[in-house]
Amino acid sequence: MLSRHQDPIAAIATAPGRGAVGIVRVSSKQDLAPLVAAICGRALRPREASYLPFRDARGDAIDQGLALLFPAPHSYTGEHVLELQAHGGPVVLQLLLARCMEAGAELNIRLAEPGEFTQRAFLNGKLDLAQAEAVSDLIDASTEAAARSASRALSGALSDEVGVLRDALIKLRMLVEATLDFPEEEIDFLQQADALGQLSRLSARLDAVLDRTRQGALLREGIKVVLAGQPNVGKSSLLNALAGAELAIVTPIPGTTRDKVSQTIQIEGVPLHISDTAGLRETEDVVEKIGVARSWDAIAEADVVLFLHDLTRVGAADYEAEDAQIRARLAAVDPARIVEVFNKADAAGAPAQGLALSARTGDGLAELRRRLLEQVGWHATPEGLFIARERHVQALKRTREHLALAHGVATQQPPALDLLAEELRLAHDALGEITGAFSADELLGEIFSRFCIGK
Ligand SMILES: Nc1nc2c(c(=O)[nH]1)N(C=O)[C@@H](CNc1ccc(C(=O)N[C@@H](CCC(=O)O)C(=O)O)cc1)CN2
Ligand SMILES: Nc1nc2c(ncn2[C@@H]2O[C@H](COP(=O)(O)OP(=O)(O)OP(=O)(O)O)[C@@H](O)[C@H]2O)c(=O)[nH]1
Ligand SMILES: [Mg+2]
Repeated sequence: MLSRHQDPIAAIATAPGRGAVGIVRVSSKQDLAPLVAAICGRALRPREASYLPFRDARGDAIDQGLALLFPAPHSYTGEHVLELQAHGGPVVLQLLLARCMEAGAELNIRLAEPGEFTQRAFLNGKLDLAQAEAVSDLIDASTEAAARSASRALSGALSDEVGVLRDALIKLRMLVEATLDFPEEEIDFLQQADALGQLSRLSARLDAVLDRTRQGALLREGIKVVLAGQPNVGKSSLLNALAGAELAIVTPIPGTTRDKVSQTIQIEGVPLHISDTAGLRETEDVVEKIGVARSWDAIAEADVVLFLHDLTRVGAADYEAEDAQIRARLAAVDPARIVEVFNKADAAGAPAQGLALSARTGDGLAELRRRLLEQVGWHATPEGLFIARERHVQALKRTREHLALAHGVATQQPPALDLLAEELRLAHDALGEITGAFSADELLGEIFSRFCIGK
């Protein structure tokens, strides 16, 4: 398995299809000079673009392009890297790739797996794991705010924050380990260095990083919002109003929507995955029944459920009875995830409580957007934010749990130093998962396999 990471690899680095320019690249621990000589007909000056024909085995030009050689370790992967920048036709690039494999037959070049160039950069210490993930997040970014914060994470913003925490933790661990080695002085040692104070400050700092990381994860993953409520309350109209497009069919007939209609919009750069669902009611209609069942599935998975009401019918006995039934079933959903919204404010008075709006006129939509962000705890301005993943949030939470346990141990008299040392070690391990200092092989495989080929 390890030896796979020693193989020279090659891939088309640019997106499939036609393009002005396309790049084939090779990364290898072994010298690429013979390969360069065969394809380019001469040696290349390091890190300098040379315009020349790329030749096949018979000496015929496949294309004229720019060749770039990055001798190890000064390359993206930290290995020797050769780039052939050709015209961006799929056939040209396939020919060039095949030519690289052929000319490098001695080296045993193989095709790179998705993410493998970036994985090499990680393995060779060019990027840590959080930065490598940011490469993929940058490529996948769907909003400008997400792209900018991915770029910040790629520059090491998250890694730096984690590094500060790690250094403080190491200092504390050294203190405790030293105390363990000199048991007769134990209490003094910890007290003199204010171990408890250090631990508290570390926890406070961790909480701040955790908060920023949560914001970063929101920016990357977005929020699942489901529009739910009785038929005809205006769910589809609200989806259309939020999306600014006629996506879902709107009619005065209750039971219009059956299939779930989803759309991703953004608010302040945060992606919102909004789903409009079938109106919730008891029905004999076979198709609508399936739609309603799917509505409940969507509700169960949502980060936020917008429970929509029709202000023109609020107070009517039959309408309230239906809402009561829905409410009873929504009791299974965490109340913190439910936002009650009163629609058709243009046609009726304001409700006693809750958020009033009109999908028809757009009144109240700005307030709804604000509430949605507030609901999921978004309070950041995207400036200064770094992109992050749920994986990072979980690792920080585990770090925090071990710090809390350590704090509990440290306040006992006398403190059980070996337990304290162990909790600090576990906290350190959990923190290390973020930058990949302590990451299991499976996790690494999982992370890099989600890249595109050639990255
Ligand atoms: N043509 C091309 N464009 C590209 C890339 C590439 O590989 N090729 N990249 C990648 O996919 C990104 C840039 N990333 C890179 C990162 C490091 C190095 C590099 O040569 N690093 C050396 C030298 C650094 C220096 O001169 O300061 C090093 O780290 O030692 C090159 C590209 C985006 N644009
Ligand atoms: N006056 C007024 N009418 C609205 C408003 N929003 C929706 N309507 C009307 O209410 C009716 C139902 O709207 P829809 O958006 O189809 O309602 P729905 O909740 O998706 O209904 P189902 O798909 O049947 O569950 C339509 O005639 C809309 O024009 C509003 O804000 N004000
Ligand atoms: Mg509808």
